[in-house]
Amino acid sequence: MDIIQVDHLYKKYSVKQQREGLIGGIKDLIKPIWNEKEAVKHINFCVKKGETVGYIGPNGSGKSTTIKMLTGILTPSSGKIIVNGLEPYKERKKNAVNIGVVFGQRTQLWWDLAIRESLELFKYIYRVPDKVFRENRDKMVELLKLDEFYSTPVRQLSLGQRMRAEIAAAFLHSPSIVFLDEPTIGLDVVAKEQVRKFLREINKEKETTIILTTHDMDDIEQVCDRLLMINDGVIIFDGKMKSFIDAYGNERIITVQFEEPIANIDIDYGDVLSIEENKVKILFQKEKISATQIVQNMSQKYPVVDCHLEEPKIEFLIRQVYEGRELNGNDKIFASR
Ligand SMILES: Nc1ncnc2c1ncn2[C@@H]1O[C@H](COP(=O)(O)OP(=O)(O)OP(=O)(O)O)[C@@H](O)[C@H]1O
Repeated sequence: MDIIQVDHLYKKYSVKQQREGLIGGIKDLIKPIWNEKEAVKHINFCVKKGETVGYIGPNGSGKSTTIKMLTGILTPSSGKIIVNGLEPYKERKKNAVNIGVVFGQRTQLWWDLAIRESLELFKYIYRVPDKVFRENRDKMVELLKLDEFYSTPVRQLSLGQRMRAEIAAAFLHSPSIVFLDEPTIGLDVVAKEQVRKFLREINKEKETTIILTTHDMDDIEQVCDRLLMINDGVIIFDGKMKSFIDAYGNERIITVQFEEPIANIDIDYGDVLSIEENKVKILFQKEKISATQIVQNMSQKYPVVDCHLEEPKIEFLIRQVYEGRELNGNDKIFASR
């Protein structure tokens, strides 16, 4: 069952042009010039109940705009969204009952209240039945390890503690979908792990649909089964996380270090990613050539002193796709569903 349907979704903003100088400023007041900025350009996708979707893209690509439309904060310029059978921007309050939201940069907790009181208030706002509240609260306290600061006012919490409390608040009313925008930003490794583990567990146990926007690729790799990639307002990849990794599974990166600095190198068996003094980094397909052959080949031209072989990290692969690189003969998974 599709819990989210996005159909030809389009959003443009009107942006006031700023003229230069004092006279320009006065003209802006009297007769402003408006320009249009297309943020999301006719995108389509569906999400099934219980899916964990990583919604990623470079800065300014349209992620937050999409999430704001899905949560009902913004109205699309055209196209349609159905979330849990509702059009979020038309039925914002009803939609809010079914969803949870975490915006990493903003708090939805009350600054002077302890987490205990904030959660009680959420119980009241969302009309969470006593039994459900007790069950959910106890689970959050346990999984997110809230007990050590459960009675502390929010303003006295560290960023990692506050973020765990934000997440507890978002999941408290058993929403069917939770949108998380940069939930691990600024957290240390331990806090990040706690958040990721919690998301995995709650998804498994309650089948909560998770839409996760982040620039941290470890979040995506550890939490999400599906990857939805947007660039310049257009979906450029929609598929299983596994298909994405498999499409690149044959690739390796070798760094070869020479005795002397080299200026340039010409090869036809891979892509030169960088040359830094005496080190060259090459991306190659291991089916076509082995690392040993590359080193042998290079050492015929320049004395080699060291080499290092690695698998490309997902972050690297994603950046390559942003930069317009095609998937290895597997471009069908570029098509949006
Ligand atoms: N309120 C607004 N008025 C005008 N333009 C906007 C507004 N909000 C966003 N934009 C523009 O729309 C485009 C998409 O922005 P959006 O915030 O959706 O990107 P994003 O992918 O979430 O970026 P980031 O990763 O930096 O948060 C950008 O070019 C941005 O400048």
